[in-house]
Amino acid sequence: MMDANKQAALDYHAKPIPGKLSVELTKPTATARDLALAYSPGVAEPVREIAREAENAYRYTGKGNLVAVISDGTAILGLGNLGPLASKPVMEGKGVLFKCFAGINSVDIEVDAESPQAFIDTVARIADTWGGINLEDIKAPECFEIEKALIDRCSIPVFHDDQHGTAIVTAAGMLNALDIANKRIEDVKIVCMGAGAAAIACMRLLVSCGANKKNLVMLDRRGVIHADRDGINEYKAEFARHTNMRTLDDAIDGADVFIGLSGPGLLSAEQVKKMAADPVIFACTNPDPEIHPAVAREARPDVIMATGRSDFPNQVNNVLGFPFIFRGALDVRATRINEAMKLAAVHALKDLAREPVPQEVLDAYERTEMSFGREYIIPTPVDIRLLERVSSAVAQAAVDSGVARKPYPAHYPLKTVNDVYGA
Ligand SMILES: NC(=O)C1=CN([C@@H]2O[C@H](COP(=O)(O)OP(=O)(O)OC[C@H]3O[C@@H](n4cnc5c(N)ncnc54)[C@H](OP(=O)(O)O)[C@@H]3O)[C@@H](O)[C@H]2O)C=CC1
Ligand SMILES: CC(=O)C(=O)O
Ligand SMILES: [Mg+2]
Repeated sequence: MMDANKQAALDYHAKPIPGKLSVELTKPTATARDLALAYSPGVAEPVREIAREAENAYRYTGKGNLVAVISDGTAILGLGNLGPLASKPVMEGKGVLFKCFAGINSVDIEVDAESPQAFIDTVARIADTWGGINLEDIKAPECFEIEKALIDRCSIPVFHDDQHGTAIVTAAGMLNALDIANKRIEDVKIVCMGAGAAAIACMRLLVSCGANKKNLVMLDRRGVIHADRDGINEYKAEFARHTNMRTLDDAIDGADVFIGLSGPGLLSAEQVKKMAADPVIFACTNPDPEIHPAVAREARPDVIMATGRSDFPNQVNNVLGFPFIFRGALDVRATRINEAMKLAAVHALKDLAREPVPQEVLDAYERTEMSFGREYIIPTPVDIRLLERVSSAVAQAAVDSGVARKPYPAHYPLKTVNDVYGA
């Protein structure tokens, strides 16, 4: 980031008060009577009701619209393992996005855990009082064990955003990008740089959407993950190929698609030049992508390019997923976020990109024109229609797949975040 922008980012976080989130009151507190209702003696009544029947927590507390954003700080964006405290700005940031895009209250919790089991036990012990748990920036392979254990132990949705949020948005953007390139997902050669939380989940979902594993090459810090390599974990082994390719140079030759979920600056202009016609490059590492869009475009004017950032066209970022996926899941009181709900979100996102773009979005991006095509393969996060389309699709899929504990909401479709509590 340029120095002026660095300072602007620091000032944004520091001023006028530190941080990005605050707590608001939903009930009057001005009088002695208000306090007698809010606290002692009044608060004892909902306590008794919840002790009698746990479901009453949804009626008398904020549980039903409350998501915990929980991290151990082991994979903060693409910055690496910088610890729980340093992850706090990102976790507060996720809370901002939950609130402004989906009207969901969220609190960030950063856990200093000595082991995955300690993290699991900590989260499992607090899970019951939340509507859902969004796990964030936990590195692979530990994240897989952690998420699975917590899904098994918790009765509320537990969702590792870097895995599934990223995969959902990547799949939606990829289906559209390939359509524009006039290619079929079943046929394309895919190179995935990175073999961690986001990469493994993205490749799994692309395979569910039709990609052929035999056309897919995954790389980590040691190069291509191939069948003769020793010491690869079970998650990487899922994508090990029988191949002579060993490096990104080998793999990128003739590739249709590059997906970067790894580290900054790992893809060169020379490598982009070796890709097939109309190459699709999703350089999704944050904050600095695998290749700068201008460099990729100069190397290949026919590129369809996306990054994880807000300041370039085609932001392939889980912000397009997690707020609306949790909205839909919370509103039908889903016990989990299953594959049907994830696929419903993919298609809702993909389809919305093909509709005309509202004036508010053009204004927010200071553009006079945006329409489905190379520079617009996926909706932008400020598009209010995401709330309606993605949340509705997810809620419906939860009901249809039998994980909803409430019917499809009578107050859907949602038009604004002011509507989330219904009439
Ligand atoms: N745009 C978006 O919405 C999202 C983007 N991301 C980005 O994806 C990246 C990975 O995040 P996440 O999966 O959570 O992290 P993980 O720690 O789980 O995985 C990181 C992966 O990147 C690989 N990697 C790192 N540096 C290099 C390198 N120099 N060469 C090759 N491979 C490398 C690691 O290899 P190894 O296994 O050998 O250590 C590992 O497989 C981050 O940059 C993050 O910002 C993540 C989520 C969402
Ligand atoms: C966007 C995001 O979650 C990440 O880069 O980790
Ligand atoms: Mg993340």
